[in-house]
Amino acid sequence: MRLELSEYTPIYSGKVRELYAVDDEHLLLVASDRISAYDYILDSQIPDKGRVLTAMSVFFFDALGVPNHLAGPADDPRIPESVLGRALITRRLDMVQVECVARGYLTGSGVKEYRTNGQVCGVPLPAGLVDGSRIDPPIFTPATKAAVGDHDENVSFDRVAADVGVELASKLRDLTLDVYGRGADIARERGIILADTKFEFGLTPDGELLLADEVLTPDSSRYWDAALYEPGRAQPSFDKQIVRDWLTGPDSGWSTDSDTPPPALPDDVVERTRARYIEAYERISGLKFSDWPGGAA
Ligand SMILES: C[C@H](c1ccccc1)n1cc(-c2ncnc(N)c2C#N)cn1
Repeated sequence: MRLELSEYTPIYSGKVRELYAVDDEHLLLVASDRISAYDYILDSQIPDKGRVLTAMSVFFFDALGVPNHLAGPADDPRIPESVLGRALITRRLDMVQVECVARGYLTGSGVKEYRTNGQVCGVPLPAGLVDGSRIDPPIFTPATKAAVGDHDENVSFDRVAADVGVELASKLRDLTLDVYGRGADIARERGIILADTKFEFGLTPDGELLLADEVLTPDSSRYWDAALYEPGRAQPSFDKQIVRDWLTGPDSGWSTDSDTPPPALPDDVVERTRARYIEAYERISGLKFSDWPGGAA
């Protein structure tokens, strides 16, 4: 008999995810159906978004074979029925306070920094790059964890080494670039560009470094459709562009200049966005989302 979610102690609530204590050594990591856009958490939820992103993390944990924090299967008996398919049992780790970012393409905060000094996080890049240019080989561009509501601050490798020691900083960099590179190769072979990603790592009591949190999902990475890729402009988001276009289009009555929160999304925008998440998962994994736990009975 599965416990109710209310029987677990909540320990962290993020923008779109929650963390609960299962016991002294295990956590329950829950992904919601909430979606963010333009730094707002939208009132409208995307049905099955939490299940799809959980399925993506599990696919990549399995496919990439990196020591990680998973402590049970997607249908682990400790997972409450109400969150089955969008929650995972994990080992409780001592989290490394570094946002481990890998960039295979120049965009976002990276392109802003590049335009000021030709570098990103202290890594010099070739001249003449534009928004969306490929960075090959990918670079490690760490950030410090921001307070709730703030954006992370890009920092140099040397700053990470000063904070956590050069040995651990080197392991974080090498693992980040290895896992991103192999994950991005898998996605690219299936027509999806993972432009960049953010990993979190944690340490076990005996000092083993494990990959934690979510892995290579559209919430922790930029997903682009390779068929639409065109350097020199902001690339459309594979998963969020439908929402972004509606919110900034003529029908929403809203704009990014508005000082009010975005309005609710029309049903067709919600449904098309749900379909995009499922499409990304099925194309990358080669698996059927209908086989993933927690679907409508
Ligand atoms: C940022 C992220 C988060 C996830 C879900 C909801 C809100 C935040 N988070 C993950 C841990 C964490 N702590 C100890 N052991 C772990 N295995 C993990 C993981 N993953 C702490 N924070």
